[in-house]
Amino acid sequence: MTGNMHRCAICQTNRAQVIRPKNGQKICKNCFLEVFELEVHTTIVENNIFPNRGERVAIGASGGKDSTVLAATLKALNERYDYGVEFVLLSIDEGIHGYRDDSLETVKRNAGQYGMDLCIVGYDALYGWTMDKVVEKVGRKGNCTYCGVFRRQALDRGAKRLNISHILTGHNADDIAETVLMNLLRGDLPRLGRCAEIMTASLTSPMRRSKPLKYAYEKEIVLYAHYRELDYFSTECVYSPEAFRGNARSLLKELEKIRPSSVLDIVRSGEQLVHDMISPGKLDCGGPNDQCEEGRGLVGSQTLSNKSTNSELLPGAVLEASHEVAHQTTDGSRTQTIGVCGKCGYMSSQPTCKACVLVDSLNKTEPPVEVLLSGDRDFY
Ligand SMILES: Nc1ncnc2c1ncn2[C@@H]1O[C@H](COP(=O)(O)OP(=O)(O)OP(=O)(O)O)[C@@H](O)[C@H]1O
Repeated sequence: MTGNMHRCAICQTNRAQVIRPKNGQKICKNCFLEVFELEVHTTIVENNIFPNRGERVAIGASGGKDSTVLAATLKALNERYDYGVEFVLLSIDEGIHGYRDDSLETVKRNAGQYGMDLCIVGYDALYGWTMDKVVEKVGRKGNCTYCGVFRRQALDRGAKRLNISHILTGHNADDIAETVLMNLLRGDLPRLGRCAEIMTASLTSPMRRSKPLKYAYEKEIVLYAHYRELDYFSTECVYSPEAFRGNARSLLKELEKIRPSSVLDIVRSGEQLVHDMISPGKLDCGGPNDQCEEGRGLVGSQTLSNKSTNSELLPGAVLEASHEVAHQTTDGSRTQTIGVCGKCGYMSSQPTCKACVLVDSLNKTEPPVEVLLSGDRDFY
């Protein structure tokens, strides 16, 4: 052991306290905090996340570690580098007793701590259903799909109410690597493409969505929150997470143990795969209910094929409605038309939006039937 073995690799002065998973660098607490923030700033600048000064931008705030670190970091960076934007916390109350009600209390405190306005939008008011009631009705299997579809639209609607067209979420490198793996394992390249993107736009949503923590390791986010003594809520959702995501997560954790850089390597692989795939006609969107509009924002014109990759317990109407989206063109490819949902009036590529189809099924007395649909909570 040499004399400076435990010195910080950056300042060469303080004792090293942190080993960075991305490169094995040993650094001190102060340098860690500095470099963590600087890397988020670099992500923001390189991807031009805030192109318009004076804009109001929503932070999807769940009270959890990721979105709390996102809000804290953005507040610091906005002051330090003068992005000239105003952040508003936007929280969705899914109506999960013993989980979201408690985490919303944290978000309320965060609003005061960061001097940001807070808007809370509830599933109950929007859809007439809380997740507690949904789970009572459909059980635990597939409930994440309802929650994902509802949350995505709820965030859009909340932002619209605030006259905001850009939503930031706290998805981190582990979340994205997990999703890349999951989509890779189920052969879903269009979703793989979308999940690896830092910014997405969609034909069925007027919102831009960005993930400024895309390159931040979950471990470092937790450490940042700890060192900064951030006030966040750390309980997992009381309803079981998607089983397949759990498998992808375990696989990622195993890989990370062997090679800590795996997390970012997988994120980069996802990006590279998409980059290589992007040429007109090359990226085939999945079939029934593929959230293809997300992909279209990515690659412009795409074709729709009818393959589907994931099975969830959902109403048949979802499947039927999705078929109406695609119109055959002369070259055999399919195109999408965008209108508004006949029920709620929100933008939709189908006569009835996914959220309304799900609400309709919940309001009916018969239980949902099994159909093919890729249930995803990834894209809110
Ligand atoms: N109820 C909610 N209200 C507002 N935004 C949300 C909500 N749930 C999730 N999000 C947004 O989506 C991101 C990813 O959510 P996910 O469910 O994967 O939670 P997570 O990885 O535990 O993040 P967090 O630690 O912020 O809860 C969050 O960081 C947040 O920006």
